[in-house]
Amino acid sequence: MKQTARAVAFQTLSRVYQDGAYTNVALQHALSTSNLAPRDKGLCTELVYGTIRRQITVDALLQSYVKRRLSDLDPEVLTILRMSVYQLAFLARVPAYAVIDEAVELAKRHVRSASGLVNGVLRSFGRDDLSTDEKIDRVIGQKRVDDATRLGIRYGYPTWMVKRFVKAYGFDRASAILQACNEPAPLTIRVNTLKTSVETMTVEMGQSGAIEVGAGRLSPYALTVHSTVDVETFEWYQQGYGTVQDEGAMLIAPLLHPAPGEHILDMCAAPGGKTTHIAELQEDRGYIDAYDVYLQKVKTIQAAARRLGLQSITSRLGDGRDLKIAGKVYDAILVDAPCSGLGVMRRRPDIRHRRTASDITALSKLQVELLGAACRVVRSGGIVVYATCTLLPEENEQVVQTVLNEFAGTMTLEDISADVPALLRDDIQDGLVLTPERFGTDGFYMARLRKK
Ligand SMILES: C[S@@+](CC[C@H](N)C(=O)[O-])C[C@H]1O[C@@H](n2cnc3c(N)ncnc32)[C@H](O)[C@@H]1O
Repeated sequence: MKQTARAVAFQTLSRVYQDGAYTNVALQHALSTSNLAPRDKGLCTELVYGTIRRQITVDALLQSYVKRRLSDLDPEVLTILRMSVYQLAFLARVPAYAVIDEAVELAKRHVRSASGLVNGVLRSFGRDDLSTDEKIDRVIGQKRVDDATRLGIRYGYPTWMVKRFVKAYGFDRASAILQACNEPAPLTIRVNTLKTSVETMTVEMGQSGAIEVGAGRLSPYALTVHSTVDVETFEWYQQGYGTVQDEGAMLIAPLLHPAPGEHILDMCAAPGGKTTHIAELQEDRGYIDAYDVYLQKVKTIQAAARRLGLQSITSRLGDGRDLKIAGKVYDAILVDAPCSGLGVMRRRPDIRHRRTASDITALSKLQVELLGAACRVVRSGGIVVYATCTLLPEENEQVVQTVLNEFAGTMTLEDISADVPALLRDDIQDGLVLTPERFGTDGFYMARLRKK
């Protein structure tokens, strides 16, 4: 049977909704085993990510065209409807007849008895002349709900999460951040300055014509890729000339001021994005112990170091809270802590459905323990950088404050304004919070502590 982008998207979404698979993993598997043309792979990715990203909005819209509760529908029918309403509502370039015809075909193939329902619902959705915004306004207007729930329905987030963002940033900024988390994320490369330079890479890529790049806005190591390509298939990538990394993440390793000869501990290191950056900044002439608590993940650090040709990284298995490092003295430690990931929802849209409020509490406890352990083992005068890819103060400023209280008189919070581009200085307050609506980066928090 000929594969289509929609059929592969349907299979992928079914794995996510019915088997609990991670969206990015399920999609990567589906695409790599499909025979879709590159253009169709793009459409399939858009359908899967978009449906997951907009699920809360789509469900609210869909419910007004379906008499039964959505949870009472056959799961495969619900998946077909969600995917199709997403396209009708949010993908203006896709013709409605193509969406409806293929949805009916999918229904016939998977739940024959429901093809009439699918056809009827989608046709009434398509016949409704209102714009998507007007439809959303109508649905929201019919519900007696608070402002956070309205915002959640409009942009596709659970109410508890919206409330946390509103509490942290105020309504307008929270709204801007949540909208930005629905935008596609740019592809950026951190250039391996031990092998080449940003300037050389820019010129060479321009000459090759295969890939269009531009300089980054925030990091001197960044190249923004403007073409739709899989950079990992390029020879220069396989030979270690660069690493795919969000530009915001490139600001973290430099906060350690890594210098050749220093002993550095990267406590939560896999897959090694920041470990390898530290090694590059040390010209590969330092001593980096890169730990992770999962063996499989430790291997990803080794693979990254190997590809980039870095010798100074030793990857190790261990729980950062309890490292067997008696006698070791570290000049600097990076705690890039496990977190809720609410700053990377552009790349991992299912995070909004998977995370719960109680995860935040459990994670902040773990983060305090990890940061506390780092403060214990760093040398006097040494640096501890704490970073996350999330945006809630409970996992960021409050973790740092708790640890500063615990180590009162020993650890101090440093001003990092001299370490970040002038553009970002206004975003510093008890550390730097980078939010996606400001400069198009993922969301990050970073702070530097120093031991007296
Ligand atoms: C945010 S990720 C690190 C990303 C990495 N620094 C990079 O830039 O590529 C957090 C990592 O912490 C690891 N981790 C979770 N709990 C840990 C613990 N108790 N000790 C050490 N690592 C832990 C996770 O497996 C995960 O790989």
